[in-house]
Amino acid sequence: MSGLQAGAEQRREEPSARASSPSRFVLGLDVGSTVIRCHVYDRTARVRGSSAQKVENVYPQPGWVEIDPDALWTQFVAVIKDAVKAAGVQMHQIVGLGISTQRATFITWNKKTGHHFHNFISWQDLRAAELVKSWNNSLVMKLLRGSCRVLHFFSRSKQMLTVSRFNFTTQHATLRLIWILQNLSEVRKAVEEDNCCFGTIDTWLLHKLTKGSSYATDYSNASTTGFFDPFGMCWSKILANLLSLPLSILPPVKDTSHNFGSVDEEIFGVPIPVVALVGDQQSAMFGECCFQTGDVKLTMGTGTFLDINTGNSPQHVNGGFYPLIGWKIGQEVVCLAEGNAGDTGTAIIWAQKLDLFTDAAETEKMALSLEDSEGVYFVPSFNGLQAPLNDPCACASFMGLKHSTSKYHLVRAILESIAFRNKQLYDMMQREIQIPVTNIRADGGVCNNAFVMQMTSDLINAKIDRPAHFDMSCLGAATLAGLAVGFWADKEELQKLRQSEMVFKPQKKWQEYEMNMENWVKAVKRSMNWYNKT
Ligand SMILES: Nc1ncnc2c1ncn2[C@@H]1O[C@H](COP(=O)(O)OP(=O)(O)O)[C@@H](O)[C@H]1O
Ligand SMILES: O=P(O)(O)OC[C@H](O)CO
Repeated sequence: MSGLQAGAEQRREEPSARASSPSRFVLGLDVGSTVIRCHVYDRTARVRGSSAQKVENVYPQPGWVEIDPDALWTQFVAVIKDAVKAAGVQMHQIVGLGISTQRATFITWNKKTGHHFHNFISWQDLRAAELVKSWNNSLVMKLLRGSCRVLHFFSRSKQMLTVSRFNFTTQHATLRLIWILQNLSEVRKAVEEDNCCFGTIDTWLLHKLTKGSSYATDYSNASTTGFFDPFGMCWSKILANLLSLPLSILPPVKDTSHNFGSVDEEIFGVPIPVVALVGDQQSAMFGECCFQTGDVKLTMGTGTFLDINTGNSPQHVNGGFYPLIGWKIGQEVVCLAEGNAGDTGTAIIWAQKLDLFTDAAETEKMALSLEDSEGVYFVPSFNGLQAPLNDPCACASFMGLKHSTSKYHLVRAILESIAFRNKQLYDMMQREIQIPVTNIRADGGVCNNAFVMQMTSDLINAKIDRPAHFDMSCLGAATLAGLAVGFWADKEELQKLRQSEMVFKPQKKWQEYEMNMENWVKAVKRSMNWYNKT
């Protein structure tokens, strides 16, 4: 979906493909940070019609990232109608809707009126950076960590070990919500009066789709908020007590593939069942058929997300990779460990806005037209640096600029930085998660870029499979929805439908990049702590 400029894009598949189609379809939605898209899938998991619109983030102050909920709702409804139209089918032929969403982006609304109190506060928003720092260094956190260390010593409980190493981040919804409570008296009052609903995008869309009759989230979304205890599979009482937040403002948590309620008939003319809510990374994992322990997926979209299937129990936190629920379907619970980098596509879009190129697809050729970046390094940190460095105060920067530096060097340095971050995350995963890696599958807009894919494969010295269809979050949501309504029988059937487009194999030894990577790490370190006020 690169180069999506204006409001919308619609795609229609070849008529020959439709001729033999069965007459029922499922919809897979992906509400990303950059793009909101909908695909109409048939029983062979082929896309019959699509629609996409660019998400307009709002930046009220440096470091703040919001989304206007009314604008998002209008776009959400529009992409569904446009995709169904593009597929040349009728709404009554849609048997289920699966919605994958960017995670930990939240909103609060008035329980009685349904009106929101503020815009969505994005997972990329840094307004809670100071709160994060002070909470992480607070005496109460030190005491909590210390007592859990002792409890872990005696009990060997993974949960205690995790709490003993717990740190807040700005990506968690927790301290961004505390910021809202400290700064918006209306929300504080509503919480006191038990009149406040908290919701991530999935919950709020469900609320809108069902005109307020359903209020829920799923395990995958809940586990990414920072409020959830993946060991107890419930909202964390420890955190609620610590932050003095009533658990009553959080929605009930349901299975990922499950009947969440039907869309109010007024919206699409028919009551389509909402049968999957899922976090976008977990959805991509499901769409990639990473069903086995050790399966890994690398999503390069707005940010980079590296996830490994850790089986049916959560991993304890080791500092970088955090435990998540992948999905819960009936008795089956699949857990993941995830590491991420906040700026991937954001760096591409920024460079595009500067007119370094007109279409993201050009960047691959630009990078390949040079031998190297001539000692120019880019630090992708518009939203701070995540693990292993964990510095919300780091700045984005170019280092090593020379008179001879051209826009080609800048673009190559940006792409190289994405591959270097992938290597950093992969190494951290191998250090922290003691599970042998089986398959590695890539997706997300930036995986269109063969330069980044090849360099990543070289750096991690492993094969990376790129699927024929990259919009894995949509596919995952659609297949989870399809399982709930019997459109597909089981995961074995889904595995047979998966199509690989290309496998990138290591072509160079990673040592050939060693010096460059060391210089890049040096540039990263020099960009750290830049915005520190103290
Ligand atoms: N060929 C390409 N090379 C580099 N980046 C690309 C390419 N094609 C798309 N992108 C980037 O992919 C990003 C969008 O990825 P996507 O997975 O759709 O995002 P999200 O799901 O986070 O909204 C955009 O930043 C876009 O510039
Ligand atoms: O918007 P994306 O697709 O990069 O995903 C964002 C993540 O879900 C944030 O946790």
